[in-house]
Amino acid sequence: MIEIERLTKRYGDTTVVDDVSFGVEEGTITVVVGTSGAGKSTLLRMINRLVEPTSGRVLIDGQDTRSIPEDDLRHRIGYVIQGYGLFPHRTVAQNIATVPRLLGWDRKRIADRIEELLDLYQLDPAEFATKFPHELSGGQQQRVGVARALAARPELLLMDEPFGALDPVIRAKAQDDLLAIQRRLRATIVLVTHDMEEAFHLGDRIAVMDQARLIQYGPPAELLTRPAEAFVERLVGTADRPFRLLSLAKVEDALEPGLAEGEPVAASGTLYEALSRLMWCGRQDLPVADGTGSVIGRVSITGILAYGRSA
Ligand SMILES: Nc1ncnc2c1ncn2[C@@H]1O[C@H](COP(=O)(O)OP(=O)(O)OP(=O)(O)O)[C@@H](O)[C@H]1O
Repeated sequence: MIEIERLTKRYGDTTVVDDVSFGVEEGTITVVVGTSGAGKSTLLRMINRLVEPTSGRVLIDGQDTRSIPEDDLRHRIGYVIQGYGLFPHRTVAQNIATVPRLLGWDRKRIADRIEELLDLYQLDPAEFATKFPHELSGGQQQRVGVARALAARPELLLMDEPFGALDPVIRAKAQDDLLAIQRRLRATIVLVTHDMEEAFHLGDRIAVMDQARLIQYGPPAELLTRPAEAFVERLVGTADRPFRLLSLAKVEDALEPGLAEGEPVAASGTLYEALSRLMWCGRQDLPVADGTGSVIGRVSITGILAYGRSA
């Protein structure tokens, strides 16, 4: 569990992060989203102390990061930035081995870990381990950057616009790969983006920042159904891709067993219509009826969002 408590950063008279608090559960992804200059990167860098907070604190499993020596902190918290920051004169394997080496892992353990991570990312170790960064595509460099950050099983992975430099198709694939790997390794991630679609796709929870303040923190469904401010509503409104996806999918695609109260929705209707109905009537779930009018299960807001994410 990572606890961010009243973190504040001031440069002179300007407050760039203002009294921000939230908690990150182990094994989840929290996405920090907001407009340019909102203070997202500064917040992230205060978590690993690349930026020293003016006030407030960060606890990792109850331990104040100020009491952890800086080197240890860098090993316990992985960090991925947009340019991937790979060492150009080191091979893929050497790049991934960076932190395990510093930690004094033996050769076999390092070699096994490199192989495991390259396998996870579907980069054939025989082909890729000895390549240099300039021999890789942007998408491959990005994956190696994440593999390197994950190498020593950090307690937390910080990612600052990790997919910012990728074109849309590769970006979508990189997001899916990250989700799959995160679920598999149960990694805890805090990721910064200005892309609301990315936030909805990846976030178990979303932290919305505007002008140095955290204005909402909650699961994606909550941002949709209970936006804290007009700003969140506008921001959510820009994420039309999930809605387009939902208007292509049928209610029966997200059918769940069990009963629900209210007027049934048709199994053949779209998930977009079902979501609108759910939001309109303020329910978490509704019954689903087939063509003959018999109730065959239920559909829920969380089920629809889960479908939207996996689509
Ligand atoms: N070292 C610094 N000295 C003075 N001001 C700074 C410093 N670092 C950041 N700032 C200011 O703090 C504000 C927040 O910057 P930050 O990079 O955290 O925002 P951001 O939300 O990540 O923006 P972007 O999405 O554009 O990267 C900006 O106005 C920036 O100019």
